[in-house]
Amino acid sequence: MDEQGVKVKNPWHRPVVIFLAAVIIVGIIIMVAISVVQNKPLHQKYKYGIVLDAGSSHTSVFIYEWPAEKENNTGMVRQKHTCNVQGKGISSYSANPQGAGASLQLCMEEAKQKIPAHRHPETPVYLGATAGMRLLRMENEEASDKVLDSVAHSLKSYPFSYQGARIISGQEEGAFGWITVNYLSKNLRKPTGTLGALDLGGASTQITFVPQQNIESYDNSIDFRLYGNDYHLYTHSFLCYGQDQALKLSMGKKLESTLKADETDPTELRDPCFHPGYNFTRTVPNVFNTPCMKEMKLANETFFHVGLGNWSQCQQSIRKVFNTINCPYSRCSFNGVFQPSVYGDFGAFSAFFFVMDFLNLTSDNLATTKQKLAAYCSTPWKKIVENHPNIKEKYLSEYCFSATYILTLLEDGYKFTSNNWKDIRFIKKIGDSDAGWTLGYMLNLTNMIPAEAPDTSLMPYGGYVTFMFLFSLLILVLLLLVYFYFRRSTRTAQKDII
Ligand SMILES: O=P(O)(O)OP(=O)(O)OP(=O)(O)OC[C@H]1O[C@@H](n2cnc3c(O)ncnc32)[C@H](O)[C@@H]1O
Ligand SMILES: [Ca+2]
Repeated sequence: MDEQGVKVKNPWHRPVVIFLAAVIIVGIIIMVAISVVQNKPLHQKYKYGIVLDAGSSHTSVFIYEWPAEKENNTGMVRQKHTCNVQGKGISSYSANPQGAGASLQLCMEEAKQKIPAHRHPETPVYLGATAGMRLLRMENEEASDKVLDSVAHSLKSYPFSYQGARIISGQEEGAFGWITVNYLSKNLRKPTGTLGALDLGGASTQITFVPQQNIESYDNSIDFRLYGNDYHLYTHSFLCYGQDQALKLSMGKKLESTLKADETDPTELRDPCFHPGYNFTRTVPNVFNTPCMKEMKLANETFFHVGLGNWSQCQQSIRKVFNTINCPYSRCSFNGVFQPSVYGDFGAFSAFFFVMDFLNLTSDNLATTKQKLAAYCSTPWKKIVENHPNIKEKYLSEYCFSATYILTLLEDGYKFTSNNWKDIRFIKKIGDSDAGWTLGYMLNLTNMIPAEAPDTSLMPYGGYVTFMFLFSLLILVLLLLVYFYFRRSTRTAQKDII
């Protein structure tokens, strides 16, 4: 047959092949475009921030890190490192302010090591001081200014971007604690409820939550707009009701009542909140060296602090530090402070966690918690020390008092009941990060929580993977189809030739 007479059809010229080829090319372009948008940038760059929590009992340095491109997304900031400053809190340096700044050196040197050097100049560093410094300012403003100057001077000597050292207010402390726990729990962009925050420090305690009732006092109300949602928060900080100050208040009241009963100076303070067999010599000024109480002058400078180990008597004595008589609102917690009914789940951190975790009381109901605590408080001091040789004696001796104080504060003070006791979660960390006010403080000061919801990536990661997989499968099928079609056409053409 004459070859010229046969028209060999080029299969690439068939409309169906052209169509399939076009689909494949468009598909590849879409896949490349999506992976570029989804994975931008390919190399994660991290940014850092440092917050110093200058608490009444001690100072901690927190280093946070977050991917530079995703700083406005909830839950992206995580705690990279913490360092506990040696010694007591900065308010204890009132007689030696230089010591306050010097105390930060080791932890700040550590921060220099932990953060890549090229990021140092852009890394903000903030210091927030809480109740210990609020009390010092009340007692001696000049001394508190000197301590703040000293820590500011010290922080400025590091290569970071110094952003200030100040005493934060109780409202800020409560509100930023709430932001931290809800940011870390990724509650802020979801329609689900939020987590209330309970913080028990050494010198103050905070309660913050979204209430169902109206907030009757202006001072206790805070409004936020975060990621496009409005939050109307109740918050209160009780100065002098952290566990160290509450112990002083309670001992001061007992010394007063012993004095009244005996009409002679007490040489012995019989305390139901300490274990039987506990006997410690204390000085009177050591109890009254706080602006939280009126000073009581006693002829004796020292007294014996003797333990009785009686939980119910201990609770009776602690109730005396809460004034529940006067309430100028429809309802109060204590000391005439307005509080709506507690509502929703709560995260209870700092000393709430340290104490309840040590005593294994984080997951019992209220009745069992009381029973276990009563048994613990009546355990002889000698046995307690034998059982826990590695725990600091100061902490060990005070767990019975502290846990009884926690129960009384939560039940009589904040009005939790046996029904909603299970809504309190005693927590230290959420993920890698500590619960506390510092993260919320930094997020706020760096504007990392926008008022309106930021743009998100094109689709969630799971959706992206599924999409790419199915699309690749489709393209493979189309390629096979083209291949077989091409082969069949060629064979037909060859047969035609033969
Ligand atoms: O918030 P403020 O009131 O300024 O105080 P703070 O920030 O220094 O308070 P913390 O939460 O660090 O600690 C609260 C209390 O818990 C105590 N504490 C810390 N670690 C503890 C542990 O392991 N066991 C028992 N108590 C602990 C500490 O001495 C304080 O009295
Ligand atoms: Ca604190």
